Amino acid sequence: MLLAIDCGNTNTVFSIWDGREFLCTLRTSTHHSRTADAYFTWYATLVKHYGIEAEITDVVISSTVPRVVFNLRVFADRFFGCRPLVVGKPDCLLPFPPRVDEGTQVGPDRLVNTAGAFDRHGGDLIVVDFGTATTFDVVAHDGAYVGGVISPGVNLSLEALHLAAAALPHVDISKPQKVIGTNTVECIQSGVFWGYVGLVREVCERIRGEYGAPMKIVGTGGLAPLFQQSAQLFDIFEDDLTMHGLTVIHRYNKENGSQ
Ligand SMILES: Nc1ncnc2c1ncn2[C@@H]1O[C@H](COP(=O)(O)OP(=O)(O)OP(=O)(O)O)[C@@H](O)[C@H]1O
Ligand SMILES: CC(C)(CO)[C@@H](O)C(=O)NCCC(=O)O
Ligand SMILES: [K+]
Repeated sequence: MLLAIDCGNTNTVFSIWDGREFLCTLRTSTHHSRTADAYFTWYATLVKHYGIEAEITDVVISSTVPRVVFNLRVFADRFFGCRPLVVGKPDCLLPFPPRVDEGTQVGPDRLVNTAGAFDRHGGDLIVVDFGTATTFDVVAHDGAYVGGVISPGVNLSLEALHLAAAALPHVDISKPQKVIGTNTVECIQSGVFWGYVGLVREVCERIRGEYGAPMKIVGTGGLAPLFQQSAQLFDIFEDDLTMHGLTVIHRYNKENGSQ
């Protein structure tokens, strides 16, 4: 079985793929100081709790934080006796290499989202991922990542207001009932919620204009449902796009000889 690991700047997610479905999804915060033994203690406890019997034979990793990869490699080697496939490393083949400026390192999560979205929906897509950053990935007709947009994430914007302005509290995102807030919390929620609705609409409209062919918008990430239920920003919503993309890239490498 395959253990797929998606390491973002905020959270790290492990999912076990049995070839047909994900058996479980485990989430922890991302810390480069977490050791291989600490990962295993956490992982083994949860797998036991859910009653899952999984013989892990393969590990695939996407990490936007380079420093955590070392301990995850040790984890894979020590506990599953395998050498993980790490997206973005030269020995990890991609179904469609990105077409970007020379020397540009595309975030592995964006390459993985591209592969997952193309596998499910074909090309000519905008993938919007609401993570630490809100990213827009343009997936060309042939499935290649050909560029995109990076904006500060929703929670990052809320946190930035709190950190920079003495009188502004930390606020959790939610859909405000109205636009004109009558207290500080409502004012912040309105600014960030409706601001992001506008940001996503404007960016997608401009990408479509520049791209010059019809495109579908795929939304993913923890906050995508909140925006989708109240603003219909996407044509398609996917709750496991990054995990699916990891299985696609893993399968591609198995079939094409790198693993
Ligand atoms: N209604 C909500 N309000 C606040 N946070 C939410 C809500 N729904 C989901 N979340 C948060 O979304 C996060 C999951 O998002 P996701 O995994 O896409 O990105 P992330 O983990 O924040 O970022 P990254 O992948 O860059 O580390 C979780 O931390 C979860 O707490
Ligand atoms: C933009 C983030 C932080 C989103 O997770 C990640 O994809 C990343 O670190 N990217 C590197 C730069 C790029 O993708 O162009
Ligand atoms: K993510």
